[in-house]
Amino acid sequence: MQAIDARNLTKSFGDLVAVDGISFSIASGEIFGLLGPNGAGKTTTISMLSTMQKPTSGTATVNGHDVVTREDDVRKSIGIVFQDQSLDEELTAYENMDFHGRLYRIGGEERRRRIGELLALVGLADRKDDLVKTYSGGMRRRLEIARGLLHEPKVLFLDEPTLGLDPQTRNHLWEYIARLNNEKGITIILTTHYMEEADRLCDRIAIVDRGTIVALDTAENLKHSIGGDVVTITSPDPDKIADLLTAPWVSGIERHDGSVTVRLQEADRHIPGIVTAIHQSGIGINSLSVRKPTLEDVFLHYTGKTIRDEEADGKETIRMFQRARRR
Ligand SMILES: Nc1ncnc2c1ncn2[C@@H]1O[C@H](COP(=O)(O)OP(=O)(O)OP(=O)(O)O)[C@@H](O)[C@H]1O
Repeated sequence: MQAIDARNLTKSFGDLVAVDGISFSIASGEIFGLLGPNGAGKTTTISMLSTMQKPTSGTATVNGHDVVTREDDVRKSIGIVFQDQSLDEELTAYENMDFHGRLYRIGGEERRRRIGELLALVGLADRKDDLVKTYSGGMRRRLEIARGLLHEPKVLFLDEPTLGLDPQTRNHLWEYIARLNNEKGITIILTTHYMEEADRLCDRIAIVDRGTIVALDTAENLKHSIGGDVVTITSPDPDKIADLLTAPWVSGIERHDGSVTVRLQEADRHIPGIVTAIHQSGIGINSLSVRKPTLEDVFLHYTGKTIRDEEADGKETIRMFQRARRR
């Protein structure tokens, strides 16, 4: 069964089309990533799927329930961890979980059992009686994920689950997310700016830009789709180099400020010829590197832009500032 099926899902805010007729399906048990820069429409997409916002047009079902006409059924079958933290800092982890369990009317014995199991799953069992205000960022995020699973949802939405966490904590959290997908078979749909996160965690990735899905496949296939190796040449005159490389084995060329990126099959075979041709034309080369394509290259290929991790970190700084002002 499909866990999620979206057809021409669209959301406009006045003149701005935040999500522009996107369609995709997610199979039960998949980890599915929406990867894109700030403002691409990722959060709006999962807000519609999780019934927090109504689509302007189009349809979607989650666990077989329509997100507009069967809102309550959708809500009962999903867990949500959105970007803004919603834990009570003055309560312990256990108390936060317990409060949430009562809201969902989960009976006493069962509630205690689930809380124990989930806190163990996210590695917080031994800190369950500590106040949340003593927790690190990574621990809070793990607690939020555990809380989102308390009512045993089939689908879990994670909006930027590792935003602003340091690389080590991020790695740790990926392990927990992968584990709960493995052990509990939960379908996970997450949004991210982080290429590595999408690459490491997701079975399939939808690359989102300006409200549309520009590419959707496994990380492997996406990288393969742009063809061969990536050769980056930095030079005082990258435009001239790009004009020079017209051979049929060049599958793509992108010009950037100060460099040119060339995609080609079997780079090892062609590089000597490329270097000779550039030298014979009297063009200087500052550096030349060869590597396999990354998701960054895929994104650049489909959108003409780069996503940088700093974008995400910059956003987290703004959020922290906003949170501090609210207190
Ligand atoms: N409630 C709203 N009212 C008006 N515009 C909105 C609203 N919510 C989102 N937008 C706009 O819709 C576009 C998509 O926003 P969205 O938050 O979905 O993007 P995103 O890919 O999740 O980016 P981010 O990671 O920054 O949240 C942006 O231009 C944003 O400013």
